Amino acid sequence: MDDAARRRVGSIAHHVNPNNQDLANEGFSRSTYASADASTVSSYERVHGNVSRDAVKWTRASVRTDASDGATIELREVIYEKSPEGIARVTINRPEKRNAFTPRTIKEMRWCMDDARDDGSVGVIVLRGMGDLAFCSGGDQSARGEGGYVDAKAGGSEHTPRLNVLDLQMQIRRMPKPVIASVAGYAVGGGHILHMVCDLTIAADNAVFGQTGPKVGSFDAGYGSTHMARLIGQKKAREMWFLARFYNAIDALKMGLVNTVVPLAELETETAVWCREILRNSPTAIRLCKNALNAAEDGQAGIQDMGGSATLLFYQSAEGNEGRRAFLEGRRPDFSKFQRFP
Ligand SMILES: CC(C)(COP(=O)(O)OP(=O)(O)OC[C@H]1O[C@@H](n2cnc3c(N)ncnc32)[C@H](O)[C@@H]1OP(=O)(O)O)[C@@H](O)C(=O)NCCC(=O)NCCSC(=O)CCC(=O)c1ccccc1C(=O)O
Repeated sequence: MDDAARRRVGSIAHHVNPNNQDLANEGFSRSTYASADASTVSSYERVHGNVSRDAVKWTRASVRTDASDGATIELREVIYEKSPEGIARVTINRPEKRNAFTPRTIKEMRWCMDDARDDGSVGVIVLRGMGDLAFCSGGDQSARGEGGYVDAKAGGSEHTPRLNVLDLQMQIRRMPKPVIASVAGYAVGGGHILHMVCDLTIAADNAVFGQTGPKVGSFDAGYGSTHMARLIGQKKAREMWFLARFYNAIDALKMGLVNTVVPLAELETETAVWCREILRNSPTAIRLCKNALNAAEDGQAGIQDMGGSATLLFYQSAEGNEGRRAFLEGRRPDFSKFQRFP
């Protein structure tokens, strides 16, 4: 492809980054909408291409308690933001600890995720770490007591050792909207698992991935092992856990751990572009696809989640509402006008 053609494709196929020859040479550039012949523009490109690369307009968001006073909860270890275009962003804000999480961090992330789930204006959620050095370095080892993670600063139940990150994993997994991990620097230990349970991972070229558990006396025998094996295969998953090595971004891309790799300076923009593309698409189609992809791994729990989405759709149908109205009107429902599918 000559330079002119590369520029043409680059304007539409934004995953091609001509500035990063290393990535291009690896053959991992993506050209989502590009025609095979760069000189022609398909109708698909014309209609769906040209996604804005403008900076996202973020506003700090707050989370409220369920209590009737609706008081705002103080976020100490997480930053929560929203954009008018429908993106919510959760940032682990402990850069001095390479964004290691405490029980409090996880609690705050869960509050934000809950809010993002319930906010109908939010269509996609970004998870990231503050700064360029780390997405997340897993559980804060200084908050790990003899029996598990505790929050020494808090009282009451916070003294009970726990692994509440498992609840966050499930929350991301069952989130009816896509969650994108935007990874700069280290995504290791429990931080590596967090990016794996996200639906998509966009990695900066300085990203480093790995499981450290076997070196610090920890492991995740749940999604951290089984979902990993689905992503990268049994042999590689065993390698990651048994040897506890670190892998760079290109290795991670080759392994299928991440969706794309971009220069660090492009990470925020590229993440915004992926969000915008998702936001253009049918939220129901995306939700059901996520349900189905999860259900294939999650057994009955996955079917339960997908079943919930199906029921929600059914509630919006005339047939579903005939049942509701008939009950409220004290009459026998008349389902005769609804087609019986063959
Ligand atoms: C991430 C490093 C490789 C970065 O190295 P480097 O850039 O050289 O920085 P450092 O100087 O090491 O770190 C700077 C500063 O941060 C502190 N720090 C870093 N990570 C942690 C951490 N995880 N806990 C506490 N503190 C941390 C570090 O001490 C420095 O502090 P100073 O005061 O400035 O000295 C490197 O930092 C590193 O290897 N970090 C540790 C990675 C790790 O082992 N993480 C824990 C893995 S186990 C885990 O995450 C438990 C949870 C879990 O895995 C799990 C278990 C069961 C079910 C589910 C899960 C789950 O999903 O999480």
